[in-house]
Amino acid sequence: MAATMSPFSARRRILAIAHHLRAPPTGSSFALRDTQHHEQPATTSSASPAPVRVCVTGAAGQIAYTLLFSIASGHVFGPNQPVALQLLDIPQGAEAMNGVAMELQDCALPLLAEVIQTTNPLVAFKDVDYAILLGAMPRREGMQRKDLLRANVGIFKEQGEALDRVAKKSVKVVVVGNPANTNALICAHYAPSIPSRQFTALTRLDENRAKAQLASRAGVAVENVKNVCIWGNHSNTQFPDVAHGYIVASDREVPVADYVGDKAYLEGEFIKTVAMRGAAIIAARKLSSAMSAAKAVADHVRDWHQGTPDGEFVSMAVISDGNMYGVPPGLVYSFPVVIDKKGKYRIVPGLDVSPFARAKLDATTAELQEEKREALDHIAHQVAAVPAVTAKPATQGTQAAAPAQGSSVSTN
Ligand SMILES: NC(=O)C1=CN([C@@H]2O[C@H](COP(=O)(O)OP(=O)(O)OC[C@H]3O[C@@H](n4cnc5c(N)ncnc54)[C@H](O)[C@@H]3O)[C@@H](O)[C@H]2O)C=CC1
Ligand SMILES: O=C([O-])CC(=O)C(=O)O
Repeated sequence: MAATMSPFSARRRILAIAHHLRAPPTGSSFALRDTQHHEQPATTSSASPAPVRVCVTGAAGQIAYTLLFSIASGHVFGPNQPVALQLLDIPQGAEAMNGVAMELQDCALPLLAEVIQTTNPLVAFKDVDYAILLGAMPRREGMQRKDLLRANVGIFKEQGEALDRVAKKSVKVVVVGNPANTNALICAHYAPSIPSRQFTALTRLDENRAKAQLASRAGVAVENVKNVCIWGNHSNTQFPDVAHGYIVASDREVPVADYVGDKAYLEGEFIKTVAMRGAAIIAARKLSSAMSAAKAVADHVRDWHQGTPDGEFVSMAVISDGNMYGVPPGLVYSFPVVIDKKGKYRIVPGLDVSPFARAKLDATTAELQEEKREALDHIAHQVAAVPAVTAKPATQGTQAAAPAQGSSVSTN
């Protein structure tokens, strides 16, 4: 497909080629900072680490619009870590994606080393350290997230296959496109050479919503609400759990239940409000949540990269294999996790599960098992209809042909 380059990006490309920079064989790219070349810009210290390579799919969409700035400005990987962004969208989104890339360039962010934009997953996922999979159809008013399964699951099969072929084997994957847990499971299934524990789904937005509701109810700052977690599916059956949570007040840690002092609220309205918040946003905005979703993705990836604060846990949907909470293996299920400074997570062990919590954990398990069955069944019946990944993987060191200035370039 053809993407029009702006005169500015065309000029950058020509400069890049003049400096013998490596360019991807397909896709449009510009180097904002010459990370491949010996000369360093005046603002760069020679001790600067290599850029972390981050693919964001659905790059022309609403979540990406906020998220990309957050990543490129250092909020996720830290103030000294350069970032190379590899943007993917479908051909219909290519022009808008180009506009987003132009805006990223115009932000003049010192940590943004390079931006590649492409409609080919094999280019987008090449050598990435992180893959943030936003690209999917969002739900509209009146839909459940699982209503998107048939529309979206093929995307995650295709992208799992592409990740398997070209991403680093250490890649960390975050699936956001709904139904996120089951899409992450399918993605992992089709990427057998990458450990399944490296595939996660986003439930941090639900955790952030839960903490914000409690902070508002208790009249405290949101950062003083700790260790509230989400179990299970990113859906109405999720279980926002306060049993292990506490509120920091006057240097004391008070259990959430004691501080709030309203069991009926915590077991009723609170859970319902958090679980239904996505639908409430859609009803009000006529679009699904985007700013808060982007913030949650940034929180998820930051903690996975940099570790969780001592004594605190966060919610991540991860492969359930080997968990100690009676959740069957083979699901992507949200658990409380702690993450060390090297980015290794583990499910928090030894938390009490009350009979009330047990029923909630089991209900959300049943829904995930049903989604898994439906997804695999759908793929089995639709294999012929799902576009296969056929292009050859990008080869390092291959140079793109120099486009004529101001002309169109074939991206793939
Ligand atoms: N897990 C969570 O907490 C949340 C999940 N979501 C989900 O995130 C997804 C994205 O949401 P938005 O950015 O608001 O949607 P959007 O519709 O604004 O953007 C989606 C983008 O993905 C692109 N796209 C579609 N198929 C693609 C493919 N195969 N490869 C690459 N790109 C593709 C579209 O062209 C579009 O640019 C939706 O599925 C939504 O339901 C949204 C909020 C929270
Ligand atoms: O509700 C939706 O469809 C988008 C989403 O996942 C959320 O806001 O939690």
